[in-house]
Amino acid sequence: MWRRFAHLSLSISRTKLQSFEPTVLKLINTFSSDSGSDGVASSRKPFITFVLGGPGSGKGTQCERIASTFGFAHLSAGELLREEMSSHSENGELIRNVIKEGKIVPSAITISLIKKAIDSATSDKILIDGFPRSEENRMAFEKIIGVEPDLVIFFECPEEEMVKRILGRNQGRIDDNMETIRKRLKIFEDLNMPVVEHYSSKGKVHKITATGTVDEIFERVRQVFASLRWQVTVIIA
Ligand SMILES: Nc1ncnc2c1ncn2[C@@H]1O[C@H](COP(=O)(O)OP(=O)(O)OP(=O)(O)O)[C@@H](O)[C@H]1O
Ligand SMILES: O=c1ccn([C@@H]2O[C@H](COP(=O)(O)O)[C@@H](O)[C@H]2O)c(=O)[nH]1
Ligand SMILES: [Mg+2]
Repeated sequence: MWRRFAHLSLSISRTKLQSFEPTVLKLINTFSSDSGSDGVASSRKPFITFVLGGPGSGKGTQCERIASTFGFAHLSAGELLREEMSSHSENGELIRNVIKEGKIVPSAITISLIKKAIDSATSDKILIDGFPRSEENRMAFEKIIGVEPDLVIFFECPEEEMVKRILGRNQGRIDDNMETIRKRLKIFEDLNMPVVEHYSSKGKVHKITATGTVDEIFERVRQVFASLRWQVTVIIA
């Protein structure tokens, strides 16, 4: 599918391209620059979306809806780390301590788990939920994986709502307690937000108001992804 898309996107005139919205233009450029000399994409290149937001803002909940509606593979960095922690691997104890403290696991560990998950994903459309958590994470990802995200979704939610949701989650997470939540909120402001600001300055961020019901929020999210899909369909036709 990606090969065909790249080929057809190149056959569209510049004048027509200018009528597409900026995100779609970036999507087209992403695939165009991945083309071989015959204008056909030479390798598999996933469409990567980073899903960011504070703790409890609803990233995981909305990612499940995006994945089932739009055929994305959902990779939660936190979930990959929790699995690694439970597998009693050599990094298990380190990960447990970092999560308990609400801090950030070293980039090399998280990126290696994300890379494995991307390589074994069954879709070329990937949602990376809850990563990068810092500018250092972001730069390490871009260097090691060699790509930037095509799209960034940022869930904006008031602190009191995030706290209420986490305390009501009841999934036995070692970081779902008031002491760790306070630390996670501070890390979010100090280290996660600069990543959102970085990608905002590059025009990649879609900010979603993350209050209201799950359905109401998904309707806002759906519009972002539906507009991408609609444009792609037009290009292929
Ligand atoms: N719109 C909503 N209204 C009320 N509760 C919600 C809403 N969205 C999600 N929740 C609930 O809030 C809790 C946190 O949601 P979720 O796990 O999706 O957040 P998250 O951003 O992935 O959090 P974390 O960063 O801690 O992993 C869950 O129990 C979820 O069911
Ligand atoms: O890229 C990441 C993602 C997560 N962590 C650590 O895990 C917890 C929980 O993550 P959730 O996304 O909220 O499930 C987070 O507070 C960090 O301690 C990480 O280090 N790096
Ligand atoms: Mg989550």
